[in-house]
Amino acid sequence: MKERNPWHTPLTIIIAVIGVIAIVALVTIAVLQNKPLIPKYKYGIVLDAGSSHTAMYIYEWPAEKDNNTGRVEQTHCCKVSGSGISDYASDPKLAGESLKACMRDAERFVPSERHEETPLYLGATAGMRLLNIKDSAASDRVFQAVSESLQKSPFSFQGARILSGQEEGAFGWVTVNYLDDRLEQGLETTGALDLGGASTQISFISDSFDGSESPSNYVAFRLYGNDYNLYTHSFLCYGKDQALRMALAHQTQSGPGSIVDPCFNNGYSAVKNYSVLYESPCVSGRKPSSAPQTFTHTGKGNFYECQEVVKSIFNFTECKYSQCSFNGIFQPTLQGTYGAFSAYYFVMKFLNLTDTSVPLQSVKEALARLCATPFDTLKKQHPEVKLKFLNEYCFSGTYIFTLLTEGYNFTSRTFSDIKFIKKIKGSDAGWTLGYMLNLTNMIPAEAPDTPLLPHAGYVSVITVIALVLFVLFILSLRPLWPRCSQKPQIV
Ligand SMILES: Nc1ccn([C@@H]2O[C@H](COP(=O)(O)OP(=O)(O)OP(=O)(O)O)[C@@H](O)[C@H]2O)c(=O)n1
Ligand SMILES: [Ca+2]
Repeated sequence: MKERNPWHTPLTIIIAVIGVIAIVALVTIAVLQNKPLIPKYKYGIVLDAGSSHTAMYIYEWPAEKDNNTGRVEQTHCCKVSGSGISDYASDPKLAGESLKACMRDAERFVPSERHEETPLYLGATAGMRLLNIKDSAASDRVFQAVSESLQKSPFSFQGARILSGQEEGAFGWVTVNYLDDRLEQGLETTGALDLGGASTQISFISDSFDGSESPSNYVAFRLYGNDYNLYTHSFLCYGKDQALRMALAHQTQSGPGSIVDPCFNNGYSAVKNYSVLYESPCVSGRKPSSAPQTFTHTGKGNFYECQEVVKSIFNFTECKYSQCSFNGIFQPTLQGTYGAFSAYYFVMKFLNLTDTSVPLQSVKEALARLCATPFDTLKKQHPEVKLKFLNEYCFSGTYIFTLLTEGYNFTSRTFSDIKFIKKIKGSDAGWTLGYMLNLTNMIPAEAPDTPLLPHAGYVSVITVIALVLFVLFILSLRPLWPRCSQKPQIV
């Protein structure tokens, strides 16, 4: 007689089927309930209206994760053609017009269902600060024109304004440390060095600095539950274009008519206009009274002499604090590593010196070689580089070298703590990301609550518990189990 399987009773089969269905349902619900939703992004747009040009950055982040760090990324960048908005003082409408092509670009990159809710900011830096000093009515007209143009875009325009030097420095620091995931994790932070066309910023945390010695250089943050006492300073006129003006202005003092400039390569020659040179507030008041209309600017290419010219635009002696960088500005002791971006990067990239830990001596030697190269040879060596930039690399390199060493007091030991960078994880280093994170409250003061378990761990635990419950349930039904049929006895 065939032995009957004791499990093949209708009751146990029903229990097993219900149990399996229950487990499948439980796990499915757990997975669906907790799995990250299909990526749906939100967007923010920032226009960086710099002194030399305007750039538009589009940022995106997962819609349901507004409050997490390292989540906002730059998805697109558009360089506005033409010059910075401060150069449109005499025809402000053109400043507004100039932004249109990039705004159309933004309409393509941000999905249309998100247009209306996407915040759009314009922040202007040192070019507009200078225009505001020179002619505040003209600066207002430029803002009026760009605002009218941006209001016509489908995005949620949040206004156009000048950032203070302090904001520019602090937001650059936030950007660098946010992208490096240093803020949420409470890691040691990186300082930020930004060199623009019209101003330059230095921002870092120094344990010796609590703001008391120089409150105007102090910015306090509480981010993800950590307190930061940031030192920051912006030197107006010490961006590389205005620094060049100051160096030229210094050299015209010795006698108008012509300048033989050690900061330009031998063979370089150009006729320049005095009134154009002196139109900036950085040099106004220094124009020689007997100056002719134009002067001839020729190069003689000598790094060491150039350094002397560059030094003349700094005041290294005046200091009413315990220690200063230059021009009587307090600076605490340098500390930690630094990310140097914008023109620092462009110039060091040209010199092939963006690798980490380049000894200061090698930078000096590279500059001495660059400045001593005849201009014709330099052009042949770099046919791909725009003349506008190529002309100035000897000056720019010498300026950067002097600013970092004599200005900020980097030594041959601490110089290797500087990394020359353009991007971090695909997003440009600069103040724009920090500015947007701040205005959208994307960085919380306190650390966000984190789930007890990661998603995969959560699903596994639920599954195991469900299985255990099921087995226990089956065991608890033991009394209902059919008795084992006795082996037929052969009598
Ligand atoms: N490939 C490039 C691009 C730009 N520059 C120069 O780098 C300087 C700084 O550029 P940027 O950081 O874009 O300055 P802005 O933001 O325009 O100026 P600011 O921040 O002072 O307002 C300018 O002199 C620009 O001509 C350069 O040498 N090489
Ligand atoms: Ca800038």
